[in-house]
Amino acid sequence: MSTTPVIDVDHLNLTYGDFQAVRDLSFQVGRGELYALLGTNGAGKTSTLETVEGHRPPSSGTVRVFGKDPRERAAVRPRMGIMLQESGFSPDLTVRESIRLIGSLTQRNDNVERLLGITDLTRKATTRVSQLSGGEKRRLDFATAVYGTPDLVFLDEPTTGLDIQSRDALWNAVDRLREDGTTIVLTTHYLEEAQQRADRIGLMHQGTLNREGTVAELTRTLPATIRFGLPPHAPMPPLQATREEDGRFLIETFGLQKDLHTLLGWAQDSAVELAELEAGPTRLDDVFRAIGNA
Ligand SMILES: Nc1ncnc2c1ncn2[C@@H]1O[C@H](COP(=O)(O)OP(=O)(O)OP(=O)(O)O)[C@@H](O)[C@H]1O
Repeated sequence: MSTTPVIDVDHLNLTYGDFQAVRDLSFQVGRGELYALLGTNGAGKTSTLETVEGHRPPSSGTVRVFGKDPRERAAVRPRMGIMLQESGFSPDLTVRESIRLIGSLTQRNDNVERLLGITDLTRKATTRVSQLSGGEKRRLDFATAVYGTPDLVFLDEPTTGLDIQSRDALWNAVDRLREDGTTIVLTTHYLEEAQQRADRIGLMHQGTLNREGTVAELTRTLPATIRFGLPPHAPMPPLQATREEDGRFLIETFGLQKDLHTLLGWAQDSAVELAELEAGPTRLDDVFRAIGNA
């Protein structure tokens, strides 16, 4: 396997007039990875991806895709599929015509009926784009992005507006692409999806990569939580509480299993019933909140 990253962003800076939207950003995405670029609103994700997709020149720094400048369209674009937030379909074309037309521009080969099938648009094949629902348009967007199984696919908020069946179908199709070795770059505000799907996550905030790593690496930086309530006049539990209010306790810990064991053993021995006990590892949401509040 080649060791050249599919995407290599090195000390990228992007400015709009006096405003620096992206500052000194570096990250790499390897072949076959699903990399989620997440961030707070206005963090610079779209600006960064527009540069990686070859639509915007860096103000300084370098961006390489398949080892090339992405503005070399002829070399890079045929290997890429892009699902944008705003689709640019012609409203008068039918679904089938749209896939065929956009597909023909990719210089890749595919079967239009296959794409209609995986996106559950077969019954809408002769419907004009102007008559599609929001979710159906998103699925059409996806069909055109994955036409011909590109080596690299950008999915920008791919599941916004999709019902649960359509979401599952989309992720199944993404899994098939990954089996073929396709590299995926995902942006989404659905953190749960990123947590489930991404091999690695880059968290952007105010133009820089605030944190990067696997979900386990990112969540390891924050404590897990145990929450419970105690009845009036119960003895105090044997753990240091981070917060206690009206008999409700919050314990933050980097040793979840050990502390939970201690707490449950104490409750059993003291015949104390823990009310509404909840214990869980740190979620990506917590990491996200921490960067927003920092
Ligand atoms: N054409 C432009 N001219 C001036 N400022 C811009 C322009 N495009 C984006 N910006 C600013 O650059 C910053 C980064 O914007 P960008 O769209 O890249 O963020 P984002 O991370 O994609 O945000 P969101 O999650 O809200 O979509 C924002 O502060 C935005 O207002």
